[in-house]
Order: sequence, then structure tokens, then C-alpha cells
Amino acid sequence: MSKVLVSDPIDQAGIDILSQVATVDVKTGLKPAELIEIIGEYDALMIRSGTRVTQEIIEAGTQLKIIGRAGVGVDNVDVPAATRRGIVVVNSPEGNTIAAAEHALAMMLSLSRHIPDANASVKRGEWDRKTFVGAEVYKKTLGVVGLGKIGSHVATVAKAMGMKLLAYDPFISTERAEQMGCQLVELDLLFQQADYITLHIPKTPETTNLINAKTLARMKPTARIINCARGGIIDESALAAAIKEGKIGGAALDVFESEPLGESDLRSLGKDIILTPHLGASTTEAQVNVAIDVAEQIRDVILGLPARSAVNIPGLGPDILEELKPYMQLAETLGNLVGQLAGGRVETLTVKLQGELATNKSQPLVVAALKGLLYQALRERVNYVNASIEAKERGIRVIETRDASARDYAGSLHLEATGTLGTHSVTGALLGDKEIHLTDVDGFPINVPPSKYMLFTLHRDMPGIIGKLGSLLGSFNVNIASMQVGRKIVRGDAVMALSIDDPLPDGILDEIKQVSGIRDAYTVTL
Ligand SMILES: NC(=O)C1=CN([C@@H]2O[C@H](COP(=O)(O)OP(=O)(O)OC[C@H]3O[C@@H](n4cnc5c(N)ncnc54)[C@H](O)[C@@H]3O)[C@@H](O)[C@H]2O)C=CC1
Ligand SMILES: O=C(O)CCC(=O)C(=O)O
Repeated sequence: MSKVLVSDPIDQAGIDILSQVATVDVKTGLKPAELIEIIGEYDALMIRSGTRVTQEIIEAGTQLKIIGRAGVGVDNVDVPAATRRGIVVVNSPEGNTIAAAEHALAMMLSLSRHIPDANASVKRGEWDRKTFVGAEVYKKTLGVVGLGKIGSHVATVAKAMGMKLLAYDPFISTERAEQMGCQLVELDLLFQQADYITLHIPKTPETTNLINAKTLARMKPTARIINCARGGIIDESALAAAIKEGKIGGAALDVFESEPLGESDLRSLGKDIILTPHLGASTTEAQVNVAIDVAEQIRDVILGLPARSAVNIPGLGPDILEELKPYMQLAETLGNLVGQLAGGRVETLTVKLQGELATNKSQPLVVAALKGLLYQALRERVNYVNASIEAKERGIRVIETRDASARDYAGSLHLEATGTLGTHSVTGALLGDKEIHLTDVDGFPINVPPSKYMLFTLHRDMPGIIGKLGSLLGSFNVNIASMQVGRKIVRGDAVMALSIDDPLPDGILDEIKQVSGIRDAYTVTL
């Protein structure tokens, strides 16, 4: 039975799903050294934002297949280290969108009306109505930095409250922004014109300290900043100084450079600052959503199925996964086959996506082909996560081409491997009930389903060859399950593809190559 470690508090709904397929240990609050000590026993690790999954932890997790982050941001996981080790990292891209957006909106309104401090003063027994005079958001300008899932929801609700919306997001179109009632502008203009600035971007090298002394100086003296995205996007000391000196109006922060927040000037800024302990996703609904979403993916990976929201498997989103699944198997089989035909060290793999596969959505097939190609060298250590990295590290050049006009089959895949021993190619398609068929080997048309053990010959198309080969295999007690010859012209060169019931015994390949008319022979195990 597989073992899953849950190292942060996760809703029971997620634990129940994991328990269907694994032994689940919930151990929260572990110190890094404690986690390193036990992680080697586990096949999967499920976390929220509390656990930092460092390279050291990943390296100690010798059995780990998947790390599941019950939330959006995976910045607490060393994803490159996991990728190198072939560990899938999954998240829940949408489970807490509404919770985080509502928290940002609540922060904006609370900051405008000083609700936390007014509440505290009444609870202290005071009745002070002068200190807490606020500001309306109606007709004010909200600058949304990052118009993704959370930013879009904030924008939609803010629009309904009568706010004017500016947005900055270099990765979305003007039309998309306009659909949400936002005017897409440069960041500088947003900083200058916004009364409220709300951040909904990931923390990346480009966004680290995006709000700093310089950018704060460009804002209105009444501007209020809300950060429910990630700590470190704001330079906290610069922000504290700007609020103290009246250079901006205030800030509401849910996330911090270092969490939990330690000693900080931010704590002493009174009613112009609101601090919450990373509560954006902390609603009952969001926690159920993310726990189920991530637990289902861990369960699937344990059962040998692909995960729908893997952050380190390029292009393998849930929608295209379903469509591509049978073709992924085709690509892997062809990669494995062409790698064995090429023998030696493969230097270049050309992947030609043909017919209806000639779309950008088919990019994962290239990864699947590489996984197949590397299988003989790496066995179970290669997977969709690390196949591209492993290929790069081995200096394999990958050329991807598309030919939408190829019409032999609805969609087919052609792989050509060039290596130290020469060049070989295979083509395959899905026929009938999505059954994999080899449709071409080294330029010779054939039509055979691949089998576990196969023998391919390149020979001269002349009488007697098939008989001689059959007798030779028979003398070694090798049973032929099926045989097909592919040729371009009568009595020219031809390829023979044989499916055999058992692996070829040692030494027989050399004898096959001695048969008159046979130029070369290759044995393949798929
Ligand atoms: N406080 C909390 O508890 C929570 C925080 N988050 C955080 O909120 C943030 C946003 O999450 P989602 O909306 O789900 O992500 P998303 O991926 O849907 O949207 C992010 C947007 O940021 C844009 N972006 C990326 N780099 C940018 C840049 N340099 N400048 C401007 N825009 C840029 C992207 O184009 C994208 O549209 C993430 O950092 C996530 O970790 C998410 C959930 C809960
Ligand atoms: O797990 C949490 O509460 C944090 C959520 C979060 O920050 C995220 O999903 O990115």
C-alpha cells in the first residue's frame, strides 16, 4: 500500500480520498530535519503553505512520486529540484480563487473604513466616531496588478461597486481586459492614477519588490495598497516608511516576505495598516475545494494515472489531457521503438506531428516521445516530468515539426532518431478503437499493431527469404505471432516486422544477419 504524508492541516474531505488508495499519516508542524528524517518512507506529500519543500527534503524523498500543494502558489516547493527527480508537483489552480478575491475586497473595504481599529476601540469600551472617518470606494480608481483568476473576480466585483478599473498584466489582451471592464495600462500609469492598488500576481524575479521606495513615490499620497498575493512583491521596510511619512494612504497585507511575520515596523502603523496571517484561502469552502482537488490528483498518480493540474508537466492541462491520452501512449511506444532501432547514442530526435495532431495543443506528445526514447536507458526513472530535462542533459537535440496537410490518417506521429549508429524512423497512428498501429518503418509502409517482442529486418524482397527466416526462428523455438512485409517496389528493398511470443535468444540476431538477402536486423522489446 502506498504511503502519503500530509504535513499541513488539510480538510478531512481530502484525507478521505487519499485513504481509498494509501495509508495516510497526518503530521503537521514538523521541523525541516524531522521531515527529512521521515520523508523517505512516503510516495506522496500533501502540503499547504506551511511546509517548505526544499531540495534537501526532495532528495531525502527517495520514494516520492508526487507533491500536492492544496492551493495555488507553489513557491514553497523547489519545483526545479522536484522536476529533476521526476516528481510531479500539482496544485489546485481554482479551488481558492473566490476566497482569495473576497479577502482582497474585504481588506480594501476594511482599510477604507478602519473597521479593525474601530472594532477594537469599541471592544475597549470607547465610542470614538471622529478618528474612524473613512473613504468610499465608489467612483474611485482601482488598479489591478495581475488580471488572472483572482484579479478578474476582484475586478468584476469592484466594477459592480462603481469603481473605475485600471489593470496591468502583460500576458493578457486588451479585449480580455475590456470584457472585465478594465482599461489595460502601463504599470507606471496605474501607480500614478490608482486610489487603490491590489496585487494578484505570482512572486517571480520580475515581481519581487515591484512595490519599492521608487514606485511608492509615484503613487497618490492617499493611495492604499492591498496584497493578498505573495510576500516579497512589496518591499516591507519601504512600505512602512511610506505610510509613516504620509507618502501613501495605507496598506492591507495578508502575505509577508517571511511568514510567520516576525519583528516588523508594519505592526506599529495604527489604523492605516491591516495585517492578516495569510488568510486569503482560509474559508471552509476553499479548503474543501483544494483538499479534494489535490487529493484526487495524488490518488490518480498513485493509481498510475496522470495528474490534471501538474505545474511541472508542460501543457498537460485537464482539458487536453483527456483528448491526448491515447496519443501519449502512441508517442511513448514510437519513442521507445525508434530508440531501439537507432541503438547507440541518439543525438537528434525529430518529432513530426501530422494531420489533426499538428496543433500547438499536441506539444505534450513530444515529451511523451522523449519519455519513450529514454526508457531503455532510464526505465522507471524517466517520466513526463523529467523527460525533457533528461534529454537535454544527454545532449539530445529535439526538432518538432508539424504537417497539418498529412492525410493518411486523421492524426499520425512520425519520429526520426539520428544517432551514432545511423538514422531510423517510425510512424504510427491510432486506428479502429484507438488501437496503436505502426504505419511506417524506415520509410517502408506497414500496418501492424506493436507487440512486446518484435523483430525487424531490412532485406532484399526476393523469394525464399521469409521461409529461411521462419525456419531459423523455428530452430530456436521462437514462435512467430504475426509477420508483415513493407516494400516500395517489387524485388527492391523491404522491411519485415515480426511479432514474436518471447524475447529472441542470445546470438540468434547475428545468425539472422547472416541469412542471404538480409541486410540488417533489429530486435525490440516494448
Ligand atoms: N493569500 C492567499 O491565501 C492566496 C494567494 N494566492 C496568490 O494569488 C496570486 C494570484 O493567483 P491567481 O489569480 O490564481 O493566479 P493566475 O495565474 O490566475 O493569475 C496571475 C496573473 O498574473 C499575471 N502576471 C504574471 N506576471 C506578471 C507581472 N510581472 N506583472 C503583471 N502581471 C503578471 C499573469 O499573466 C496572470 O494573469 C498568486 O500569487 C497566488 O499564489 C492565491 C490564493 C490564495
Ligand atoms: O494554503 C493556504 O492557506 C495559502 C493559500 C495560498 O497562498 C495559495 O493558494 O497560493
